[in-house]
Amino acid sequence: MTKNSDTLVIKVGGALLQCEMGMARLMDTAAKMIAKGQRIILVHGGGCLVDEQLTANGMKTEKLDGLRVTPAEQIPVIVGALAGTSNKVLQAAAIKAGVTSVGMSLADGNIVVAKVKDESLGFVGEVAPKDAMYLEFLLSQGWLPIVSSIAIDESGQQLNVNADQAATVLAKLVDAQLVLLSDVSGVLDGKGQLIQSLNRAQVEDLTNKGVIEKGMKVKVEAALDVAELMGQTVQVASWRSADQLAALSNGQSIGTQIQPN
Ligand SMILES: Nc1ncnc2c1ncn2[C@@H]1O[C@H](COP(=O)(O)OP(=O)(O)O)[C@@H](O)[C@H]1O
Ligand SMILES: CC(=O)N[C@@H](CCC(=O)OP(=O)(O)O)C(=O)O
Repeated sequence: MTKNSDTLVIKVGGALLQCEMGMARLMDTAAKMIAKGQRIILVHGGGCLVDEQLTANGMKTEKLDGLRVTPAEQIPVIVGALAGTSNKVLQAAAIKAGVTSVGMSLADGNIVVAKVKDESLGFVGEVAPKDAMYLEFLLSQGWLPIVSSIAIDESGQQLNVNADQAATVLAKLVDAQLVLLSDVSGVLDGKGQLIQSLNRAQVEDLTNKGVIEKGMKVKVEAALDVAELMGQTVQVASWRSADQLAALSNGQSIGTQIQPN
């Protein structure tokens, strides 16, 4: 069941930011959809850029179950890479495609409430929907909000949020359809073949077998959370294929369908 919503949250993984052609295609697709009246929120990661910047600053990268352990001294580098460089690289691609965008983070306009997720991960954030007014305003103007996954908690602490989880929260906030675009065609089976459709029981089986792991495990769990809570299919697909982006703009299902049951 694909949700018949006039709002679409598209999340793109960080590898897109290193592919000019991919960004240009995505923004052209977004421009066409917005011209037809589709409201779009773009949420982005930037994990590979963070890795590069940490290395350049002589810092180590450590991940636990797909989430980056975020010690205090890494926060300025991570915030700079995600809310700074990644966000502006995407805005530049939007402007080039003639799309009016607003570059922002989870800390803007009271959209979410944030807290530390788990002390053992350091300054990793967990967010929940708060107030949709700011995003609704941007969407009502026909603008494209481009949102990085940096949040700030009530004590003023900057937090690093996984971008798939950020996207799920914004989809819940504005009651939107959710599409998670990565550098793979969808969820792949043990032989590297695309899986058309998955529900929770199938995901658990593949996770236990080690077929779904790391970033994909976080992504699929985030997708299941929205699918089950909102009773809608969430798509996990690729930004690499122009076909998929064209299908997306025609409202077709692409990649792997994560099912509510
Ligand atoms: N079963 C699977 N199918 C596809 N990708 C998988 C699978 N298990 C693990 N992965 C890994 O997950 C990655 C996608 O997650 P992630 O790196 O977090 O992407 P993004 O940055 O696009 O959010 C793939 O590039 C792949 O290396
Ligand atoms: C807590 C956590 O893991 N944060 C992520 C945020 C960026 C992200 O999610 O980027 P991708 O979508 O490109 O993977 C990180 O630091 O890499």
